[in-house]
Order: sequence, then structure tokens, then C-alpha cells
Amino acid sequence: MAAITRLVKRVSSAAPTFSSHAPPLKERNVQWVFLGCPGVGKGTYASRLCTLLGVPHIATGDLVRHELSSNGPLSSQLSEIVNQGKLVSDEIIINLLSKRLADGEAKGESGFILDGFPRTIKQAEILEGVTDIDLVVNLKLQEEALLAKCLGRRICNQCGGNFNVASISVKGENGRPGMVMAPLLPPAHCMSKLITRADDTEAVVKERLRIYNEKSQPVEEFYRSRGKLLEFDLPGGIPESWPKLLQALNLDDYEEKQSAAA
Ligand SMILES: Nc1ncnc2c1ncn2[C@@H]1O[C@H](COP(=O)(O)OP(=O)(O)O)[C@@H](O)[C@H]1O
Repeated sequence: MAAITRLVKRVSSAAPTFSSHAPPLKERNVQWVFLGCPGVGKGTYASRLCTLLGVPHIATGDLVRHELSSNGPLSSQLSEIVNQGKLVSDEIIINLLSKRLADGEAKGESGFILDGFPRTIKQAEILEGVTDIDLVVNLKLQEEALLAKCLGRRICNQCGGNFNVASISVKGENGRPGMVMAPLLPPAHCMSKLITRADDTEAVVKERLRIYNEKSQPVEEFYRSRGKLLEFDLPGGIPESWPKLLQALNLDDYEEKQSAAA
């Protein structure tokens, strides 16, 4: 554990506060966490924000998939766990994350948006003990849309792009607004190279959702009670949600300034 503490401590910069009066974001090297159910869009929004803010997008799901495709000593153990929709042990995840942070540090990275970590109270406690997380964004979407979004997920096995072929329409009821999410279709040259994640089958997604409610939802309360949680209800697909998310993060002006300077 000491090694993990040292590694994570070394990459943490002076804790920035989340305020519109703080120094420019690029100089603040934000340390943010994205929480949310499988299929909610953590990867999509975290990676867009990382591009905007110039910090690395660190998704523990990607670290796990990379490790299991590398045919290393952990591969078969990991593929069994992931393909059943279960969580990898805290110890393995902390090791993968520590290594990723150390590699990033060696390349001069600072700041991050973590996606898919922490997923248990134990992981949250370890992270809280070693670095100062500025903000935790909890993305939320109506339950009906989550399964459809996971089943519609496609990845281009050449360029690595993430797409979604699902066309989602959820009826409004009991005062709750309806929602339409258009598919995010790949360009023609990716069309024949699309693959589906092995854990995006109906049975496995349902198990992942069950495990999220049991093990990961308590992490929301962990950060809520520390005053770090920003709840964000996604109003629809990317065109509706992205500008609203920027507004909620006080980044709408920032994006305009970045595009004007480009
Ligand atoms: N922080 C973590 N703790 C334990 N297991 C994890 C963690 N992050 C990723 N995993 C493993 O990797 C799988 C894929 O993760 P991810 O891509 O984040 O999926 P999801 O779409 O469910 O959010 C998870 O189902 C789990 O087995």
C-alpha cells in the first residue's frame, strides 16, 4: 500500500478549488472523478472534457481491457471476472491505476479525470487518503435507456472510436420528461470494422447494473457527504447534454475562449 500512496501522492498537484474565480483551468490541472451506471456515457463526456482541459482521461475499464488483451499473467483471471459483469479486486485495480499514474507522471502528465474509479467504498477511501479530488460528477440517465445504450455500443477495431447504433426513445410519465437519443453512427470507413464488447450482452449488462447499485452507489453518498458531488441528469444525447454539462461545470465561456484561440 505504501508504494501506491507514494505513487499517487507524487502525481497530485496543489488541490484546486472548484470556483469560477479560480486560475485558468489549464493551469489548475483538475483532479476530477466521473461516476455513473454502465452505459450512462462516462467515457464520452470524460474524454471530451479531458480534451478541453488538457488532462489525461484515465478509465480503469480501459486499463482492465488492455491488461486482459495483453496475455499477461492476469489475463485469464480478468476475462472471467469482466465477462461475468463482476468487479475486479480492489488490489488489482489499484495496481493497474498506480502503474498508469506513474507512467503518466514519467511523461510529465498532471491532473486527470478518472472514469470508472472509485467503484467501491474501499477504493474511494484509498483515493481520498492519497490525493485531493476537486470534484465528482455523477452522471444520471433513466434506467430504461442504460441497457439499450450498452447493447448499442460499438467500437471500431482499427481507430478505436466509440459509437452507438441504438436509437432510444423513453416516454415521459408521472411528471418525468420523455427523452430521445439519436444514434452516434460511425463514418463509412469504420462501418465494417465495428466490434461489440464481450461484456455488453443483456445478461452481463443487467448484472453490471445490479453490482453498480450494490457496490458503487454508496460511493455517491461518500462524496455527497464531503460536499464534492455534482449531480447531473443527462437531458438526452450529446447535442443536448454537452452544452448543459459545460454550463453546470461553469465551462461554457471557457469552451468559447478555447475555440476562439484555436
Ligand atoms: N474501479 C474498478 N473496480 C473494479 N472493477 C473495475 C473497475 N473499473 C473497471 N472494472 C472492471 O472492468 C469492467 C469494465 O469497466 P468499464 O469499462 O468502466 O464498464 P462500464 O461500462 O460498466 O462502466 C467492469 O465491469 C469491471 O469488471
